Amino acid sequence: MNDLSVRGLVKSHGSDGPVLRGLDLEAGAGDLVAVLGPSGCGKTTLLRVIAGFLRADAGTVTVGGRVLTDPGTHVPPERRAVGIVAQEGALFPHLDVARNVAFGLTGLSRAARRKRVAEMLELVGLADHGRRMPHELSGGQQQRVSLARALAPRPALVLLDEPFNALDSSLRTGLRADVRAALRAGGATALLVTHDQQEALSVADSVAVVRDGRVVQQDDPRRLYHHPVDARVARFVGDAVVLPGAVEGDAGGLAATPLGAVPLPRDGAGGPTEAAESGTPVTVLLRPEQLLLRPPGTAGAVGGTVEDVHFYGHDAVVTVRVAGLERPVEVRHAGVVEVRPGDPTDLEVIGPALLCTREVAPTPAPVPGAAGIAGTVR
Ligand SMILES: Nc1ncnc2c1ncn2[C@@H]1O[C@H](COP(=O)(O)OP(=O)(O)OP(=O)(O)O)[C@@H](O)[C@H]1O
Repeated sequence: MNDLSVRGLVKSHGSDGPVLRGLDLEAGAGDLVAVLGPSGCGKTTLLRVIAGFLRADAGTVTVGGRVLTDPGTHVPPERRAVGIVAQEGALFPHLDVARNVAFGLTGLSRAARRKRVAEMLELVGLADHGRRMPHELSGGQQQRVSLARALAPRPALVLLDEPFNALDSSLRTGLRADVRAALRAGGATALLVTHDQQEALSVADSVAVVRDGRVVQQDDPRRLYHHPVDARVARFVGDAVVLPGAVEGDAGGLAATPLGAVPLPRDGAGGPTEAAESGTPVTVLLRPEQLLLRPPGTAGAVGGTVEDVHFYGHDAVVTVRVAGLERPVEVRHAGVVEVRPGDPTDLEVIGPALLCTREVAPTPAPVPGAAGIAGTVR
């Protein structure tokens, strides 16, 4: 079983402070785990330590129970059984596709090597491209070949470093799904580094959010989106509506907000509020899709005025001004939008708050040039 376990990893570059500061991460055998974090947070450093190109200052890396890195061990990269797919494929330009894929296949007969190359090219949908040279392939095809090359020697672990970065967005979506399918079929455990939250949420079995050299939350995509551990994670993995509120009632299950009473998360992520006295000021976070437009006068909804409508085809974002909120709130509306700027509308909150914190959030500054999204933090 090729499960990956990273424990307490520390790594500095030169005399600067550590980039990785006690990072823990787990990937079950055969899982695809996305490592998500902003630029410069240490994602590539993590991959390079796991691949063995960098020595850790402290911590352990094990794959399938085999120690690759610990205080007394540094298995060299070529003996780690780790496959790598780099940002731009990094194919050998002077070798054709079949030879690129065959590159790491040592110790096999010629016939066995040819068979494995054919299997891998079939797996990535390029069965008849073996004789092409890398420069004769599109960017997406080059990434497929790179994946085939990484999977060919049956690695225990595949590391993918922002492999879709250089591709345009329509190609990325299709390729992501294909890469995920190929990884599943290949059975390897995989780590995918990305700073694209949609990519992480859509392809991974679990997502590890890296901040300040540590994993601050690792969860399956739905749990991460709906139960982030704190407001920064909430905002990093999606849009959030931020509302001022006050705990309502002594049981602490509701917060009074300008959008009405919002049920609060009870435990774990979101923070228990049972101990908070009625009236305690809090900040409540919701996802924009928890707000629904309702006809004026709807029972249980609050009234507002449409400020702007941004149409995106598959949905529209409607900004609504509500009494008691300094800035309009953003509502993501699927289907036909019938309201126009200036129309009265009601708003209803669906489901419990994503998070409730006792910090009173500063009102976010308006983003220059971004029409009408104030009150919502991206
Ligand atoms: N070889 C190096 N020598 C010195 N500093 C380095 C080296 N490699 C990376 N760093 C620094 O370590 C920090 C983390 O870099 P890293 O490339 O791991 O981040 P990242 O999360 O992968 O970023 P990006 O998403 O932009 O690729 C950065 O501040 C970077 O400048």
